[in-house]
Amino acid sequence: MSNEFEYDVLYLGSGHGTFNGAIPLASKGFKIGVIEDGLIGGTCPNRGCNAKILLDMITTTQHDVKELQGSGLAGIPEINWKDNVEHKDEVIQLLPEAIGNMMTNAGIDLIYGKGKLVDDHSIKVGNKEYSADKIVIATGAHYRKLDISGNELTHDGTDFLSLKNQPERMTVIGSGYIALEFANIAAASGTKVTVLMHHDVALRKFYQPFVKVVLNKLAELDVKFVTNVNPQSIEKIDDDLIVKTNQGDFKADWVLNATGRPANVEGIGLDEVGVKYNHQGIEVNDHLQTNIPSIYAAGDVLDKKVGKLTPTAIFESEYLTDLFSGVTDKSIDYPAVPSAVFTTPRIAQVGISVDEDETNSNKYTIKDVDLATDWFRMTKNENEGTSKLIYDNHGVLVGATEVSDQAEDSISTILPAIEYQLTPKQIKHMISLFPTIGSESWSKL
Ligand SMILES: Cc1cc2nc3c(=O)[nH]c(=O)nc-3n(C[C@H](O)[C@H](O)[C@H](O)COP(=O)(O)OP(=O)(O)OC[C@H]3O[C@@H](n4cnc5c(N)ncnc54)[C@H](O)[C@@H]3O)c2cc1C
Ligand SMILES: NC(=O)c1ccc[n+]([C@@H]2O[C@H](COP(=O)([O-])OP(=O)(O)OC[C@H]3O[C@@H](n4cnc5c(N)ncnc54)[C@H](O)[C@@H]3O)[C@@H](O)[C@H]2O)c1
Repeated sequence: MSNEFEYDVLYLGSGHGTFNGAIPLASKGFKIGVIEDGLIGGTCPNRGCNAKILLDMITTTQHDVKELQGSGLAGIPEINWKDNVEHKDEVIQLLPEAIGNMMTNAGIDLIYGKGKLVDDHSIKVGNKEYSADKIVIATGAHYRKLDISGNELTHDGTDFLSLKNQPERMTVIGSGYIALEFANIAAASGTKVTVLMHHDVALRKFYQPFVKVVLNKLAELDVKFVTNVNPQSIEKIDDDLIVKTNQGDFKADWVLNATGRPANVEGIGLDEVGVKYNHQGIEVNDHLQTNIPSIYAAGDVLDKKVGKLTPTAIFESEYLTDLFSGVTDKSIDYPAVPSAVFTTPRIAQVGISVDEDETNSNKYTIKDVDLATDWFRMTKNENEGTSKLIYDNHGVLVGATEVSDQAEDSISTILPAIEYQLTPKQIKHMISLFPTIGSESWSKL
């Protein structure tokens, strides 16, 4: 389409922020190049969501079997760490090639190597420069390094997901998504886990009484939580890794640093070309356009208010496809973005939070739902769980949060009611599949 440039659109990075939009754009006849210096598909398939949920599936299956002891099942299966990791590898190792094939079949050129912006329309990879009418930066994020001596003795989430030998004792630094999800997998597998919390709050963005439920369940798996910890250094003495902190020393044979994932803004030529960014990521307008008109950004590398999650990266990538192909010229309009913490039990939430309700108490009404009495959950002996449904003054559902073993599916089911502001009459005018968790969740609205 462009005669002036080699490509219509060049993407830097090949994760969900790229391929979900690049493939349909190429199918429309746009000439696309995708530059990648790691595994095709980026974080989510290879070392994020997909990899994590595979390991988690074994722990949740074991949990379900435990709950059903004496109700038709006898004997608790043991988790074999090595087999679990190998099974995960078998499933996910197919993904880079599969995603790469989807791109090349759509006519996309895959360019392997580390790319760096040269000017408003070009990226250099090795000695070669590629030019494009538009550039999309979708370089994702990386694990934060701790600025303390001995940091090199710690491991990150990617290491955890590929760890072949189960640690006997693991210290986790941080108490966000990755810290708690991985603490859950390790503790369910029999590792003694200590979580060092920076403050006295875990999973800050989630409803704290529900977070307490999760922490208590983790404590039942013998996970120890230590609050207000400042790691000061890490030392190796014989077989012990010792995290020295303001609260004393913590010994383990493996240390997971799960202290966040800053955006990949360094070393990609942003300063040289003058693209604005800050410590949260690349700054864009409501069309995902940077201050340089030909350069856009999508995914985790963005400074954005919505969660840095796979579905938001996909949404942004697909929005850019519509923008570039003239389907829309409107601003990006995010729907309600759900998020879940994949511990046992899960916490999931979407829309207006309970905290927002508490600061605007005359605006919303909260309905508490005790899920322990929900008959469908009794099929799995799930005897704990609560959800909070938040309604506005017109009786329209505007938010929900749930802690339960099936919270992610429950919240997923009710998304349309929130996004499309369904009235109670419209909600009633819906027939769900029965018996399913979806029908149970819908019936509570
Ligand atoms: C352990 C873990 C678990 C997660 N679990 C979930 C979950 O359950 N649900 C969820 O919604 N989200 C989850 N996430 C977040 C999700 O993975 C990300 O939001 C998503 O992958 C972001 O996609 P992206 O395309 O923006 O970035 P990435 O997928 O990170 O892609 C960026 C790509 O750019 C490449 N790159 C970077 N710099 C260059 C360069 N200079 N030249 C060439 N290539 C470059 C990188 O190699 C990478 O492949 C998880 C993340 C992690 C780490
Ligand atoms: N289920 C999911 O959707 C899911 C799962 C994993 C990751 N993710 C994505 O990946 C991102 C990164 O996850 P994460 O768990 O690394 O980040 P996070 O922001 O959720 O948690 C970071 C944790 O590190 C702590 N911390 C920060 N600096 C510290 C320091 N110097 N010392 C000790 N502790 C410190 C914070 O207090 C917090 O508890 C998430 O924000 C999310 O976007 C999503």
